[in-house]
Amino acid sequence: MGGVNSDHTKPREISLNDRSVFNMAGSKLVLEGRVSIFSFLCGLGVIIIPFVAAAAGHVDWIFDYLTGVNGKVAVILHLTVINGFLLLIYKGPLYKVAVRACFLGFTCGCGLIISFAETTWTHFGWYMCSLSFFHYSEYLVTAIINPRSLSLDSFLINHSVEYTVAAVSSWLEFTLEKLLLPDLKQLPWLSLMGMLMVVGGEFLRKSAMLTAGSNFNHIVQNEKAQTHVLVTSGVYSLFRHPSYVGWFYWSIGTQVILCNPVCLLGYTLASWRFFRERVEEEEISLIHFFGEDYIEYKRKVPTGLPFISGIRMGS
Ligand SMILES: C[S@@+](CC[C@H](N)C(=O)[O-])C[C@H]1O[C@@H](n2cnc3c(N)ncnc32)[C@H](O)[C@@H]1O
Repeated sequence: MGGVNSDHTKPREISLNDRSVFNMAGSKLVLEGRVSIFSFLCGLGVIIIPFVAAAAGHVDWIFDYLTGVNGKVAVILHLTVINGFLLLIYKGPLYKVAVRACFLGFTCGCGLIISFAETTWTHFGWYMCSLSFFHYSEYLVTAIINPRSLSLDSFLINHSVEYTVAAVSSWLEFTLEKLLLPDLKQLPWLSLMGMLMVVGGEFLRKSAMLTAGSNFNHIVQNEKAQTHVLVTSGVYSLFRHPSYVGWFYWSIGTQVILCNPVCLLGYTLASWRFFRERVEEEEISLIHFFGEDYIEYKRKVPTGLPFISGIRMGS
């Protein structure tokens, strides 16, 4: 579900001059982007543990290693050592980027291990991979398309209380129903459908970000930057708000994966309401920025969100 980051007035943690040193002619990924990739991979490295255990002859099926005590200790040790290492090589703001990216990589790695283990938590493993990949890739793609707007908020991890409440509610619902109604959590065809929604939603959102480039900003802009141009090509020729369409189906898909009926309904209603308001708010600015060009675009192209038509002209 979406949310608005409102702390873009915070002091910048790394100056634009620092960034330009590493991003000359815009040809290179900014330093924070590169640090995030390295740290994400360090966290993801947790998937090596079961292979090492198997090579040492400790388990029959490698991914079952983590269900035992030794496996859990090895995973905690991995996280501790990697974090100590990142703390040694990165200081201040860069460490803040590194520790977040590492945690997301670690969650993704644990999700992969759970997905392949012989356990009834398989679909929760899929969910962990989907969630961590989404948040990490938001940061990485922002670093690529619009490094000037890059900040710790670009991970979108804690952008609103509602978002955190929604995430925790879905974990609680999954656990509770798994205990009380275990059969409800074993519907592979439904979880597979959810996974398809997540992959499709993620693909659409990232396609939109890459198409819009520096015109895309996690914070809805109220003042037009000189370089801001109206984007109407690629996925923007299909939908006026492709990144919101992607995020909408992605968030619903996460609850379909988990077979969470209550959160599925809650997420659908809350996301729909959120995007309806967000689209209207954004279109007021877009009409202000681009005038007749946007009105014409609005006439031809739908929002892409079900039963949301955007700002009404004359209202
Ligand atoms: C989070 S992005 C979302 C973009 C779009 N609503 C979508 O779903 O793909 C918000 C920023 O994108 C800008 N924006 C939205 N649609 C745009 C378009 N067609 N061309 C250029 N900028 C756009 C808005 O001005 C806003 O600052």
